[in-house]
Amino acid sequence: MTGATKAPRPPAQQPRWAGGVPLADVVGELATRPPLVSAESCYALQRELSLAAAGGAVVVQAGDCAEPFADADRERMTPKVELLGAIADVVESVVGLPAVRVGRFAGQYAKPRSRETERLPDGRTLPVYRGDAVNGTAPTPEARTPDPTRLLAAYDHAALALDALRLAEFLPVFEGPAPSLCLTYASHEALLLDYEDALVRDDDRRGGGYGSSGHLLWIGERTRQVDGPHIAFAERVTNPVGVKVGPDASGAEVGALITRLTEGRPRGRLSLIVRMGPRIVDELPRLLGELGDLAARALWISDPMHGNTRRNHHGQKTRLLPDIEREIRACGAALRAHGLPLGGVHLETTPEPVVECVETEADLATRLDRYTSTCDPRLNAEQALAVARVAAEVRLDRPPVPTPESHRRADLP
Ligand SMILES: O=C[C@H](O)[C@H](O)COP(=O)(O)O
Ligand SMILES: C=C(OP(=O)(O)O)C(=O)O
Ligand SMILES: [Mn+2]
Repeated sequence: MTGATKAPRPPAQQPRWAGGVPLADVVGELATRPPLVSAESCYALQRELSLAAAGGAVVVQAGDCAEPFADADRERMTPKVELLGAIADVVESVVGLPAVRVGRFAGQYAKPRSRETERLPDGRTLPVYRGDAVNGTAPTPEARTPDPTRLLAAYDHAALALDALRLAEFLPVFEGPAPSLCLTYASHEALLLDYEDALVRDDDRRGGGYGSSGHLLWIGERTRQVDGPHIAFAERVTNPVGVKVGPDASGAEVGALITRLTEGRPRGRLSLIVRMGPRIVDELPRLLGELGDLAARALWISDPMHGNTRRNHHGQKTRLLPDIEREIRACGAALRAHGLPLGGVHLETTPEPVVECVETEADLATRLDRYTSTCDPRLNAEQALAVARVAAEVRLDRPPVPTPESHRRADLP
């Protein structure tokens, strides 16, 4: 039969919720809650991103892979914001342009995963950890069961984290005039659509609705299907949005994303966050060539983390600093060849003195014992500042320095 309507694609990466309280009750409760961030502050970020898209600022987005609920207090949030600020300061001082400061925090509580289950060393198989908004990290069937009441806890913890930052005056005030550059904004992956949809609120300034769970919301590599509900969500809201772009993204797909997400919107509305790994050398020039002039409608940001994850000899997820640096350089070179600047950098970082990412191939033999991430390996402060310096040099179009050591040494704040 011709003309049959295509069934809408079901959302990818959603938990199989269980537990005593029905999801619908939780969603109903979330719908009554006040917005976590104001439309005005999302608009303030949009203006900063418009400046970045026009070449007048550089985006710095950084924070945990999986943010723990337990971090939602002032004591733990302040060092995260300070590290983001230190990364931004490096970029500003090297590039000579303001940095747009966007944290992966105050809501980065949900994780897409490669597998549904995890096999433990003792042979048991459990549902995989999907972020504190879904289940717990403890290796028990109870903790790993996706519990919809965690969505309410996610809201509460995001509110606490935002409050902690607001008290420290890092974020725009909730109401009032749009502030100028050098404030800090909150971002997370808009993965759990029941949560995100329930928090859409009226945008009185621009009409329509905005996602009130964070200032910038991004769609991940595993959920960015052009005809999928995550992209439909991103299209619907007035916030600035991001979309991750992996090495298999086709020009047709990304072109359709750009058109859908930028039509009638201000410059800087869409950040394409490139995370291609070693294949970037071939695939980003290919993609930009396929996109042609359309590419200039997005802000292009390098995420040198997610295409470069590997396991060390002990099975721990890690990343090598030289791989990360190489990806930023390759990203900058491909963009430059297409007449576009590197618009910013997207990193997984922590102010904690961990070692989760390493310097050399030889380090893959070592078991990492200063490792607290519950998902992906993060850069510690020293590593993050060194990577920021590389991104800044790339933005300035500086050639690689000959001795890697000399640019890995960055002063701590
Ligand atoms: O950012 C997160 C991870 O890259 C993503 O959750 C996939 O991780 P996994 O392959 O361990 O599931
Ligand atoms: C899951 C993530 O990234 P990606 O969607 O690019 O794999 C992430 O940013 O933590
Ligand atoms: Mn991650």
